[in-house]
Amino acid sequence: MKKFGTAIILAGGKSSRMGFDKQFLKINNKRLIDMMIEKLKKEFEEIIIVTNKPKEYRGYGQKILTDIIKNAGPLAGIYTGLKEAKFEYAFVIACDMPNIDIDYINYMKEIIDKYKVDVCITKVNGNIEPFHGFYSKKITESIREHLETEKRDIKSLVKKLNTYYIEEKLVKRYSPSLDIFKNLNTKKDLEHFNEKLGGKSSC
Ligand SMILES: Nc1nc2c(ncn2[C@@H]2O[C@H](COP(=O)(O)OP(=O)(O)OP(=O)(O)O)[C@@H](O)[C@H]2O)c(=O)[nH]1
Repeated sequence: MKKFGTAIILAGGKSSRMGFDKQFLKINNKRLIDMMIEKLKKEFEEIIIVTNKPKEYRGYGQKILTDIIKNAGPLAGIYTGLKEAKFEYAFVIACDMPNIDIDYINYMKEIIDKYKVDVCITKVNGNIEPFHGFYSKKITESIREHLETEKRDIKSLVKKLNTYYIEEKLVKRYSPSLDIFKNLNTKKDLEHFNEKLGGKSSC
């Protein structure tokens, strides 16, 4: 099957709720981000990691970037990734999301191919899930302008763009418990994740 274009992994956050840098989180002694790369590599032509610790990725075969606009949150990571992406669309995911569902990514990609929108994301309970979505390279400048207005949230940006919102009932066909949007923000999140998988996490 034909591979998708670019996947961007955001790994430049503060991890203040977790208390240690989430991009180095290990599950059963293996870095979660490495497991994500392995999975995404099979499906995407290009993987970009936008990180605040580029030295830690020495020797990686992926494109390793740092934020062009500093201290501006995840949207700035998307900005840098899109700017350097080789392909027209990029799938964006956070470095702390262990449940990647390729079938759902495929479904999103079909929407992109059909409607050629700027952004394709899911709405759950009225809220958007920005770190499991597709973004067009075309919106790079819109992101920069949005960040200049001091507004850094993705929600108000995508409202201004041609955005396709996938409904909750549709994503539930792929991920009934909506696990694909689960990210590990706190030590409690880790505990729950470990209990579920019988795994062991460490930093
Ligand atoms: N490149 C880049 N990624 C970011 C930035 N801020 C957050 N992220 C990433 O965006 C995703 C979601 O971030 P959050 O978990 O909400 O924020 P965080 O700063 O990592 O964690 P908290 O300090 O606990 O809020 C994670 O993958 C982060 O690594 C940033 O300024 N630049």
